[in-house]
Amino acid sequence: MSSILRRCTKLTHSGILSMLPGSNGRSCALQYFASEKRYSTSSKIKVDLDSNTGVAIMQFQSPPVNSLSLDFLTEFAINIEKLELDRSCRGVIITSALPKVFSAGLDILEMYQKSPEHYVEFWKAVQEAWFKLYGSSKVTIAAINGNSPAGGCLLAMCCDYRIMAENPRYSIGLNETQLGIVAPFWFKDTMQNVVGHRETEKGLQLGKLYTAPEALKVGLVDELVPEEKVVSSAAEAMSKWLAIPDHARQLSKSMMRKPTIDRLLAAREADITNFVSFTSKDSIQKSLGMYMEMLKKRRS
Ligand SMILES: CCCCCCC/C=C/C(=O)SCCNC(=O)CCNC(=O)[C@H](O)C(C)(C)COP(=O)(O)OP(=O)(O)OC[C@H]1O[C@@H](n2cnc3c(N)ncnc32)[C@H](O)[C@@H]1OP(=O)(O)O
Repeated sequence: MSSILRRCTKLTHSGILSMLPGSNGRSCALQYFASEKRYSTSSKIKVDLDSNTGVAIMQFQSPPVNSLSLDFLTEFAINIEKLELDRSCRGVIITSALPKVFSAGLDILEMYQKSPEHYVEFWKAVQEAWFKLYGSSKVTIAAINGNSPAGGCLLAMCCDYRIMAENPRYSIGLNETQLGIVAPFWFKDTMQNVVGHRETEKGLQLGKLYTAPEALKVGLVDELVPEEKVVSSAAEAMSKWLAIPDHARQLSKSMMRKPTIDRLLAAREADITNFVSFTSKDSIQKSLGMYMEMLKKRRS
């Protein structure tokens, strides 16, 4: 991955690979693009795989806030699966192409005033995205360049390593209780595996959105770096992870994560039933409606 850095590239918010000042900028850019393979041309997620380094960069580009809609989650799971099956890919960096937001979490509109059949389909897509990312054998690094509440935090927590922009205005956490809803047990398990029991207990009950410095302090993220360096720092971290032989690292990862994955596998259907009955309650629908209203008011 240091070769990525040597190629003097950086990612800007527009999602365009642009040049850092270098002695030979033009040939530098050409070299980079020569080894890049476009994976996805879809509207919501862009994936580029560098065949020299084996590192894919996945950028969320679904305005206004990269919310995790059914379509987004489906596309996400397909992309992760495709990379999983690609032996030339060893690592994935996940980031956002939008300013100020990594992901706003699950798309609330998918859980609001829809049919039970829709809730089933949506929740299956949420589970599937989690299975694919949490169970990925690749090195996964989240380059968190903006706010990352709830489902956004879940995606970041599924990665092996998290680097966040040091901007104290950005926050991350499982804030579900603030919406009057409850994070399912596997969201909780994922957080617990990252920050431990006590912090998860506090974070979940309070629906706490940790500012970037707070997130670093409790270990919810591993590093804070200046915003413009989030992706290049992720590339640097990736080189360390890729220095370890894949088979040994992959078995270690699987050993750590398998019990958590097995837990949801065993309760998959019950979890869907639970989600549908919970979401369909009038009181929950009311809470979600009020929360959406609050978001709109805050904007105006
Ligand atoms: C019911 C059973 C539940 C079982 C468990 C379910 C587990 C749930 C997990 C979740 O992920 S729930 C979603 C939680 N997400 C949030 O609380 C984030 C809410 N959004 C924000 O805080 C902010 O939008 C932001 C991410 C900090 C970005 O702020 P910014 O000022 O840049 O943008 P806004 O003006 O607030 O938003 C723009 C636009 O987008 C809409 N929107 C924001 N978040 C969502 C969302 N998660 N889903 C759908 N839509 C969202 C927001 O309403 C604005 O819409 P318009 O006003 O432009 O129509």
